[in-house]
Amino acid sequence: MTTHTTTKDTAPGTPTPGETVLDARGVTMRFGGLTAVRDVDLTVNSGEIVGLIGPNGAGKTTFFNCLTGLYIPTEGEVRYKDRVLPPKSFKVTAAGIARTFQNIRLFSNMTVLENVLVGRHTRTKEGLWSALLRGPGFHKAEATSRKRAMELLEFIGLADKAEHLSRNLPYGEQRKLEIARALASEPGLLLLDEPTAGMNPQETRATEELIFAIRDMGIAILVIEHDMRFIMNLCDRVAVLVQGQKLIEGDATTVQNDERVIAAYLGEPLADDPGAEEVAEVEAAEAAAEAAAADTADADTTAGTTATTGTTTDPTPGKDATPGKENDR
Ligand SMILES: Nc1ncnc2c1ncn2[C@@H]1O[C@H](COP(=O)(O)OP(=O)(O)OP(=O)(O)O)[C@@H](O)[C@H]1O
Repeated sequence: MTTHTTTKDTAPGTPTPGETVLDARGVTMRFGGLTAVRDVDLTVNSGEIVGLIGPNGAGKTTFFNCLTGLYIPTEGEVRYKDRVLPPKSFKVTAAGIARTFQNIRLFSNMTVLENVLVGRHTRTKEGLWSALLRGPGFHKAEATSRKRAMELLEFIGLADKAEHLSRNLPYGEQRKLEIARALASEPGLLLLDEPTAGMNPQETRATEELIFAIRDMGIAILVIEHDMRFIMNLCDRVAVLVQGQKLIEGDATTVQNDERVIAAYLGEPLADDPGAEEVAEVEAAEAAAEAAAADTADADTTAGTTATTGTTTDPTPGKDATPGKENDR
């Protein structure tokens, strides 16, 4: 594999970060009564790797689907390099956005090379008649496509398996092949939906290197991932979705230290969550009840102890008496 870059620093020759490649504004997606994505703004600039994280069901994949034309957002606008994207996935791919999916979607009975060639169809100008008649134009285009596809397989380290059926590849290599197929459409922006799902640590590390190398080719990247270590090491910027809304966006340190993000991952309600007031009331009532019970217990203990008070042990077997220990997670 020709992927040597392992840092966040951009390689020489990479476009200067700054040019906005993706500009999503006010994207909202409703499914009947459920608002899966609510008024989300997000930009990705050239030379950047941006992460999109959030708990299960936060709306990450739905947002991706809005960016790639699989869903037509209920509200909002998505621009790629200043052009409003048409709401059709093949047109979005032709415009310059490629993606991979959470679940592998390869053509399992096709070879590795054929899978990459499928990804090139948006870049070949040869039409149906040319393909059927197999004229000189077709042969030339086919040769160019095969050459490019082999270069991509070389890049991801699968050139020696070009003629293997894709279903016979190990899981980690199938994921790489998906990325090669996405790259075959020559995108300016690559969207990766959980690229390391199900991978072992070595495969995850190799994927990290591969993504840095893709960034160094001049392709901006937006990546969804649950593996926090991977995402924090990889990304220049991270946006956090919670209940369909963007909670915060910033560099890895800012996001990791934000208490709202920690709370969201631990399943605690947001401050402006509609049910927050009710939950706060219940918690206050529980705390008051616990305090009252503790007072009663203290009174009982005081009544029943001698001059050695203060060394009494908790009568519950195995219970740790260290204050606050019970609430540690
Ligand atoms: N086509 C659909 N029709 C109805 N509801 C949907 C549809 N797609 C997604 N949803 C709902 O939208 C919400 C967001 O789902 P989504 O898959 O986007 O979340 P996610 O952040 O990608 O989750 P995960 O990390 O588990 O993949 C969920 O409540 C989901 O059930």
